[in-house]
Amino acid sequence: MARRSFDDGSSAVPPALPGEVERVVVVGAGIAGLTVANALTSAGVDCVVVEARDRIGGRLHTVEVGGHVADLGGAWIHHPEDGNVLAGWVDLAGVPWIVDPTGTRFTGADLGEHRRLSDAELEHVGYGVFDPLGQAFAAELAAGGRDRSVAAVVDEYLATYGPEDGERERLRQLMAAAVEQDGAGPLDGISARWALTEDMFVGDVVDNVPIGGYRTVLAPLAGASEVRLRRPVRRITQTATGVQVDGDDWSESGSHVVVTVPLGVLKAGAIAFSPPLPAERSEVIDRTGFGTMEKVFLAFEEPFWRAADPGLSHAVIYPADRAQAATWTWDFGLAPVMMFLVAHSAVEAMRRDPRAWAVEQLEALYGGPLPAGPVDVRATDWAHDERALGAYAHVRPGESSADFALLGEPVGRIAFAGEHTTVGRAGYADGAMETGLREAKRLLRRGSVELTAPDVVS
Ligand SMILES: Cc1cc2nc3c(=O)[nH]c(=O)nc-3n(C[C@H](O)[C@H](O)[C@H](O)COP(=O)(O)OP(=O)(O)OC[C@H]3O[C@@H](n4cnc5c(N)ncnc54)[C@H](O)[C@@H]3O)c2cc1C
Repeated sequence: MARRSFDDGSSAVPPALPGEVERVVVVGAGIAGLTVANALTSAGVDCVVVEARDRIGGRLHTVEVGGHVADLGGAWIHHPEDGNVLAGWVDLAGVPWIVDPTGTRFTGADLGEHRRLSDAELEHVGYGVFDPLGQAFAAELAAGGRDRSVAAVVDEYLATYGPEDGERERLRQLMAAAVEQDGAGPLDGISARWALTEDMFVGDVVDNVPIGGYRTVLAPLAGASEVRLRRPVRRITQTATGVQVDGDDWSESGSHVVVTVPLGVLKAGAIAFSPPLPAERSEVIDRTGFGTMEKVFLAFEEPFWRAADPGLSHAVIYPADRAQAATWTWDFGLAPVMMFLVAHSAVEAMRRDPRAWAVEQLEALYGGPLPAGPVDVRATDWAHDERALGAYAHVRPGESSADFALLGEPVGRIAFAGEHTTVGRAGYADGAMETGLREAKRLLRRGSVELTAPDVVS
């Protein structure tokens, strides 16, 4: 066993919950719930995890497509530097990983013009495109400007000093792709203050990828914890002395409960709280954004595109319908699998026929019919997955990222964790893990907690 101390980015002890901590019920076996359970179990506190699905991991879900590893949810460990707790865990657990090898080289194709794009036409590709926009908008806010949607800010920017027509439309599609993918929502439904000045387009983007997929990260995290699968929680009842967590034909009681279900599940009211959550909490749940982002995977016998042009491993593809965001493709070089990231506004078109949709894009990049068809195809549908009902959280125009902190505030003996309960790293797997550490600290009344990893089997 390997053990190490972790905190959530702060050594402060969060305010304690009422009552002695005797037995904790954790609702949800995603990375947030498994982190709480690992820390409590490591500290010798009685704890059980109840999970609705027949597997652990939640929105981190590794499957096989064509016999190769594919992560249907999170795939990257984003920003692994600077004390990222997930990178620390991967290190402790001995999980093999690589730096995303796609680097800065891109190719691109325009489906409207049926052609590959030149390097000059692709020169706007990259997060650097947001720098002037973010700076201008920050200055506008500082001067008393109000928050708007990213769409409003981007359209104003492009109208005043965007490039020529065709290029302008592509630049908008590219910006939509970046914001919609990172925020999981529509361009006109995401706060510009949050997206452009606070969230993802700040700092360099460096990403790691676990070689065997996220399951190699989560299996050791579940470790020695007691996890009960196929236990959808319907009701959480809080009394003066404890909590009761009920499913249809089972029940767990404890001194405290940690709720880690996705915001989409809370919005849908899938869990009844007794007494009901305070009205202010229900309002925050309602107003916080939670939209979609999907993926399509094509698996082939051979990665023929690498020999044709290594740049094809990483591309940006512009749909003919300019209202749709661009698609990004990724090939980590680990398997003959091409991954397509489908932003909010492109999801509907993809859904009609994911295979034909993805093949058309790859053909446009390849410059003609593919030498062989895919041997397997997989498209996600997080939006309709009843245990997620979306991809991850964002801030809507005019709202505040402080709402994420409110969503993480306890209500009596009920604590809350999950990617939607952190201000700094909302939406990210490491952010979700940090919230699990925060709630473990709260329950254990410590400034840091220990996580335990089983011995690495080589
Ligand atoms: C397509 C996609 C791509 C992503 N890419 C990345 C990435 O590359 N890097 C990154 O850092 N993040 C990424 N993310 C985000 C990341 O996956 C999440 O932030 C993280 O997994 C959330 O963890 P969590 O524990 O908060 O929630 P979850 O993983 O959703 O865990 C919550 C658990 O609660 C369970 N549950 C739901 N309802 C009930 C109920 N009634 N009773 C009991 N259990 C219930 C769910 O089944 C689930 O297991 C991506 C997400 C998606 C969807």
